[in-house]
Amino acid sequence: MSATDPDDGRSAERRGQQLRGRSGGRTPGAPSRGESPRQGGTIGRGERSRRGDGPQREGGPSLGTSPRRGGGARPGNRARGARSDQSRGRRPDAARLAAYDVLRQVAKTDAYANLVLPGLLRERGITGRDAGFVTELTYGTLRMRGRYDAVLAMCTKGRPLSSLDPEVLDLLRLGAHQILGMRVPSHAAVSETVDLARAVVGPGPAGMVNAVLRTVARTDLEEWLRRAADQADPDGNDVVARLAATGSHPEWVTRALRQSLLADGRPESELADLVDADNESPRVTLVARPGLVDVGRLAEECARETGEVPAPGRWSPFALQLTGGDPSRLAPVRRAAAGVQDEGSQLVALALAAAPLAPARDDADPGHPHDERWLDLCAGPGGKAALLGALAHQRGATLLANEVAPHRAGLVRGSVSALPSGTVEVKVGDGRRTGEELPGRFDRVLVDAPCTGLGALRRRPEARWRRTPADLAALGSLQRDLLASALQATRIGGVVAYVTCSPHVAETRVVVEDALRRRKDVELLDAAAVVRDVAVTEPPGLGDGPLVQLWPHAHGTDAMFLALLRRTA
Ligand SMILES: C[S@@+](CC[C@H](N)C(=O)[O-])C[C@H]1O[C@@H](n2cnc3c(N)ncnc32)[C@H](O)[C@@H]1O
Repeated sequence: MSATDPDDGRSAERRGQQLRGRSGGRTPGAPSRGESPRQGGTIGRGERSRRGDGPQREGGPSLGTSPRRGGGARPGNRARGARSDQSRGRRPDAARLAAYDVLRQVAKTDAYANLVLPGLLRERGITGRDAGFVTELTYGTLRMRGRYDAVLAMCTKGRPLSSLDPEVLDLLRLGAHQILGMRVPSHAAVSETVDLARAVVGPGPAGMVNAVLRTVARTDLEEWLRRAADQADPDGNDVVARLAATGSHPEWVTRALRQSLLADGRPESELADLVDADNESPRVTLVARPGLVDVGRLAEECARETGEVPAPGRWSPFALQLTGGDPSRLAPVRRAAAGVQDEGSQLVALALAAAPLAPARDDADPGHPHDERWLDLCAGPGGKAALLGALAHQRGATLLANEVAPHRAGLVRGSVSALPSGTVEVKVGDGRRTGEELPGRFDRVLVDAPCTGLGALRRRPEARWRRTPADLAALGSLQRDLLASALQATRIGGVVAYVTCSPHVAETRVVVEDALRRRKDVELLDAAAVVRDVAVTEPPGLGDGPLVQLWPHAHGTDAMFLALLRRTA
């Protein structure tokens, strides 16, 4: 997860409502809390208001394949579509067109929406409430895709969604999110989406979009969710399958999350809350890097910039929670004295810095230990490296920040640029080799391992649909190799923090258990006790340790995992 992820807190998505089982539980379909940046579906300034328009007349081909596949206006070919559209006197809404273009780019190029969207908004001059609307529409549509596909599949007269043109399917999802997930009146949601469809895929498919969305709009969300749950689990005894369908998570992810909750000693009943939390947009959390900017001073800067005083972090003494505004406009963020960083990410870095070491053999006087050397083995883009570097500087330690991808190493350089030179060295290299290159060299080592990111689904709206169980095998061997290398690079008495932003047991406790089985010279420290020590208030439900698993629904953080391993011989 990028520490400067522009996704943070920008969209305000309606909290997903899930069916917990056939007989109910929480009622799905409660009214939106009003987060939609355009409540009531107000049409943005400068756009022709069509709120009074009724839905389009049903027409065009019945659920046939687009006769003009990908026809009409496209990004880079909009003039043609706009011309044909203007001839009818209806132009597609700029905000919806922007959301559609982001969805297509995400689908076609595997791009991340949170990286594509800000540039596109800038390029098209979309700002303010309209930008908020595009953000909500884009992220919400991506996140809730599974739910909307389940609904849409019931509206296509038996035709599988996989047989539709991808452009048409994205249009249907955009329409479904406006109808079921935002406060856009159904008639406006349908007519605006049909206008967009006419411009980007042509009149034939637009007719089909009209017919399907009108069917969606005839039934409320609560009823759709009940039907989706029953479709996923006709016998009514598979709560996970029901939750996956209604809560818009792939089923394998939902099962894995359940397993992770149980492995962490949490009840299965928390699964619905976890799925809900994954469907929320996280608030923007800032870190005031110690020694570089005082947290109170940063709060003043935020208040000056946004007009609102940010809330202090719940767990990290260096955290602030923003209520709005663009963090990149803050002077301390621009000069890298502060950054955007999830509190879970802050906590694990603080825990590594506070973990108890055993004295080093080469300490002539254990009362005056040597200056420590720290290593961040997988540092890009540098959120944790910057916090560790700041702490290292305060303690007379140095940090080697290693990253295999050169461009990500460049991001690390930016993140640590406010630190006095000599504190952090940034290196491009394969962390799997660091152990043999620099054996026994470091006192504290962070392995923030590449992982599936299933603990950060709030931030990457499309991530859940990209990952597959096959990713676990490839990542698992990399994670094992990196942890082995980290242990080799650690001096006797030194500590390794093994961290993932995934709660999947195959990436967390199983990797740690394997390392402990392989090496008899490693002991597990009580990471829960260390986290309690460094946190401002005790995060609830940490359990007896020694492993720590944070959760979005319980702690408001990413689902960050932490194990602390100490070399004994
Ligand atoms: C989870 S991210 C680290 C996030 C970072 N610690 C932060 O807080 O900003 C994992 C990083 O590991 C890097 N990586 C992947 N394979 C690696 C390897 N063999 N050696 C070093 N870094 C690697 C990835 O490029 C990615 O930047």
